[in-house]
Amino acid sequence: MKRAQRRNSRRGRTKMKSAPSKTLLSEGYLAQPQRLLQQQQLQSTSCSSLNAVPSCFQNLVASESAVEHLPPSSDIDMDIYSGGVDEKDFILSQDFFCTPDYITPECQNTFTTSDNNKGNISCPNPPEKMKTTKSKILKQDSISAKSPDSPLSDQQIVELSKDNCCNGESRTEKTVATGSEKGLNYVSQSAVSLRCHVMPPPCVKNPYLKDVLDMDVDPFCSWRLKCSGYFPASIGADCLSRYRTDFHEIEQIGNGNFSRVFKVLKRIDGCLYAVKHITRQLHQDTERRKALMEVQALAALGFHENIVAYYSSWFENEQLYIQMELCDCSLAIQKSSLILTEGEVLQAIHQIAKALEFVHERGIAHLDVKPDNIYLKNGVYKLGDFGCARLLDASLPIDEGDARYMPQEILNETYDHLDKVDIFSLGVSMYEVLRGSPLPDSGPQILNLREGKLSLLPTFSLQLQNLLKVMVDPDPNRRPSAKEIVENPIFHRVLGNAKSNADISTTKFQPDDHFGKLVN
Ligand SMILES: Nc1ncnc2c1ncn2[C@@H]1O[C@H](COP(=O)(O)OP(=O)(O)OP(=O)(O)O)[C@@H](O)[C@H]1O
Ligand SMILES: [Mg+2]
Repeated sequence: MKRAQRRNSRRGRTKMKSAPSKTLLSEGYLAQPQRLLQQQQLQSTSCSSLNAVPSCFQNLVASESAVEHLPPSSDIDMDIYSGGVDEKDFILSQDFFCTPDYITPECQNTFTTSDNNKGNISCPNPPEKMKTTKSKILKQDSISAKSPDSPLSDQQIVELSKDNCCNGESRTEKTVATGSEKGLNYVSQSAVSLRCHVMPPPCVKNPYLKDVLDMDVDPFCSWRLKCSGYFPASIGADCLSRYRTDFHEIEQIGNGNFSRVFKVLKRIDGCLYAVKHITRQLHQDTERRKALMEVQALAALGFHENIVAYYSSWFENEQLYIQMELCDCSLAIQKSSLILTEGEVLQAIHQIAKALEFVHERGIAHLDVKPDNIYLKNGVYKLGDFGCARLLDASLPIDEGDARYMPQEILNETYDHLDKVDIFSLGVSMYEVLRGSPLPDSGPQILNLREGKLSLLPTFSLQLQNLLKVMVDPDPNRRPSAKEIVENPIFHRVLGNAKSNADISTTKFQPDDHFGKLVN
C-alpha cells in the first residue's frame, strides 16, 4: 500500500504538469482498470486464483463512477495506440493503478496466466484488447524485472537495468522504432527515466572488509568497467540538496587541499556534526570510487572511541559529502594555539596508538597520521581523515600522505610494513607537537627525522623522547607496533600507575648529539 501511495503521489506530480493528462485521467487512466476489473470479476466466477484483485485498484475504480462516462473501450485503446494520447502517459497509468508494471516485479503476476495455471483452472480468454494491453505490460516486465519464470539471470538483469538507466535514450529509441514490434519491445522514455529514479544504485563491495578480501578487488580498473555508471553523478542536480535539506550550516571549521569542513546542525535530530565537503569535482566513476575509499574505510572500521565517528555520506552535484562526529579542534600547530603538556602528549600518543592498534588489527593502515588529522574532543584524542587509508597488504593503490611525516621506505615505494609507516608518522607528529613549531616542508631537519635523528627537547622527559626516537627508527622492523606502544609502561604515568612513576624517577639521561639514551 505504501508503495502504491508513493507511486500515486509521484504520478500526481507528473499529471499536474500537462493539460492533456486531464483527459487521460478520465479516459485512459480509468478505462483500463475498469476493464481490468470487469475482466477480473468475470474471471473470478471460475478462477479462484484471481479473486485477490488489489484493493487499491478496486477502490479507485469504485470511487470514480467512471463507467457511465467512459467511451467504449475500443475507442480508448484506439486513442492510446494511434498516438492521440502521449505514450508516456499511458505507461505511467499502469503504475498509477498498481497494475503489473516494469518496476514492480512482485505484483506482476496478478493478472498473468501463470497465476491461472497455478490453480489448474482454465480461465476464459481475455478480450482481444485486454490481451494487447497485457502483452505490453508483460513485455515490459520481461525487459526490466525478473519474474519467477524469467529466463534472465541476475547478472543479465543488472546489465539490462544499467543499459536502461545509463543509455536510456539510445536503447529506448531502438525499441520504439520497430513498428510491428512496438507492442512487444516497447519501453517509453518516461518509463526509463522513472525507473532511473526508482531503482537504487547497485551495492558496492567494500574493499576494507575482510570477507571480501578473497575476491578479486580492483577498484580502479575492472570495477570501473563492471560498475560504470553505478554512482549517480549528480544527485541533487534537481535542486534538492540533501545537505541543505538535512543540515543547517553553522560555520566553516576547516579546509584541506580539496575539501571544506563545516560545523552543522542536523535538522531532524538537533545534534551538531562536522560535514566534510570534498570540493573536487568527481566526474568519473573512477574518481568517485577513489573518494569513496575514505568512507568505505571508516564504515569498515566501525566505532572506536579514538577514531572520529563516521555517520553517512552521499554524492551531490558530483561532489562527496561526509557526515562525521564534530570535534573541538585538531592538533595542527599552525592552526591552533593549543600547547600540550607532557602528560597531554603522552595521553595523545597512548590514545592514537590505541586507534592505530584497532585499525591495524582490521588490516588497514591510515597512511596520513599527522597533527592536522588528530582531533581533540572533550579531552579525548581521535584519529580522523581516512582519505589515504589502505589495506596493510598494499593490495590497493597507495596514496601516501603528507611527505613531512612519511618515512623513507614510503618515499622509496617500499610497502612491506604499512603499519609501521603509521608509527613513524605518529612519532614525528608528536615530536612536532612537543616542540611547538611546525616542521618545514623539506630540508635538513626533515632528512634528519627520516634518519631517526631527533633534536633534544630539554624540557621533556627522556623517556618520552626515547619513545619518540624508537618510533621514528629508519628501520621499520625496529619500530614498535601500535600494541607495543599501548602497553609501554611509560603510559602508566598518565594512567595513574605509581610503580611506573617510581621507574621514571630512577632513569638517567646520557646526552648525545641528537637524542638522549636512557640508562639505569
Ligand atoms: N570531525 C571534525 N571535527 C572538527 N573539525 C574537523 C573535522 N574534520 C575535519 N576538521 C577540520 O577540517 C580540516 C580539514 O579536514 P580533513 O583533514 O579531513 O580534510 P582533507 O581534505 O583531508 O585535508 P588534508 O588533505 O590537508 O589532510 C581539519 O584540519 C580540521 O581543522
Ligand atoms: Mg586532513
